[in-house]
Amino acid sequence: MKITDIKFAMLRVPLKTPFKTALRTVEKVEDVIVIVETDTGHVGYGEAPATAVITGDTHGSIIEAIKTMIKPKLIGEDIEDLNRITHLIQGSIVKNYSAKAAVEIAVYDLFAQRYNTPLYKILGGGEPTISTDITISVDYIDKMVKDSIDAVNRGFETLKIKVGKDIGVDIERVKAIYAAVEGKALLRLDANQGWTAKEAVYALTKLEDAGVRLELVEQPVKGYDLEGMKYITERVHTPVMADESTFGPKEVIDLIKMRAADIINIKLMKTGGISNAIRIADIAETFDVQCMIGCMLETSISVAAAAHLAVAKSHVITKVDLDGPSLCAFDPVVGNVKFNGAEISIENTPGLGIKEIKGLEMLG
Ligand SMILES: C[C@H](N)C(=O)N[C@@H](CCC(=O)O)C(=O)O
Ligand SMILES: [Mg+2]
Repeated sequence: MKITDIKFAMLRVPLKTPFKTALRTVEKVEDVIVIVETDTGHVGYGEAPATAVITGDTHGSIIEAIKTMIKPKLIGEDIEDLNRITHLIQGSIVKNYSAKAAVEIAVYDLFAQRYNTPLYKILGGGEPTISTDITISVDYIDKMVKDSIDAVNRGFETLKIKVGKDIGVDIERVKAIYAAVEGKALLRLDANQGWTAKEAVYALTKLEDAGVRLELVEQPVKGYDLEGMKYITERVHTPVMADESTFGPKEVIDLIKMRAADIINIKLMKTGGISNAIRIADIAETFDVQCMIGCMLETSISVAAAAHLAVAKSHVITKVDLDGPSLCAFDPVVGNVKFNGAEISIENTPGLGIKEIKGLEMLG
């Protein structure tokens, strides 16, 4: 099964409600879809969002990196040589992680199709059902409380509360949500780099002293501020998770050695795809550190790939933030991963099992 072509399309899906973080407000998913064709007629699909504020990637940079740097290296390569192909992808250009991720996802899809088995089985197998949290966008306190209660009523048992704005209001936001859903849902916070280290310690200590129990706090300070992450990790009881602070395996090793966080958020769009995500999970397992699998604003193509990985690495990927498809107004993809509220389940068809993507706009 040899790679003959790589084509591009756009997939646009409105969100149910605007997605608001400390970094940005978004109303629709607009992702680049990568279609890898082979001489046997098998097709692999990948996806990349343009999360410029986190990864630096734009639609233009994703398409250009693949067209001019990655694709020329892959034409004629045999899908059976998976490690050689992922090595070629990773070595084709520095950074550009979302572009690399989209191509790797399509290649892994094809590799699993080649062996006629679902991707998670090729990655090591596991119980094909996992449970995701749902994001509560940062907003007025009453709105966040209402959104949290609605999410609990829809069956979500873990809420990822976006904070990272005004520290005083953030404390009130979390207290109000906790009071509304206590005993019904676990709360994890994501400040998306919005606090300083001192603010984070102040806010988390206040919340801890008020009896608010949090599962974790994600990326309280700027991604580059590892000293700040360490400062917080040493001073609060709430476990600290690194998101924007870690992209690839080397950064994860450095962060773990520094003891700058307790948990790592693995996202395919930060690692450059599945091969480095596996490496990070293995490093974390070696150091006895737990991981979350996360996503950007992505549909059920790339989030499906992340779900397959989470199933296969569930002994170390113990937390799941794969709510991209649940945030979308509809699911345009018919594949083998089913997103049903908090439950994500995988059917027994080859690869990612993608049969149809509604509304694909092919690019020339
Ligand atoms: C969608 C997911 N729950 C999430 O919050 N992902 C990111 C932000 C993604 C974005 O801004 O597109 C995160 O910070 O964890
Ligand atoms: Mg985050």
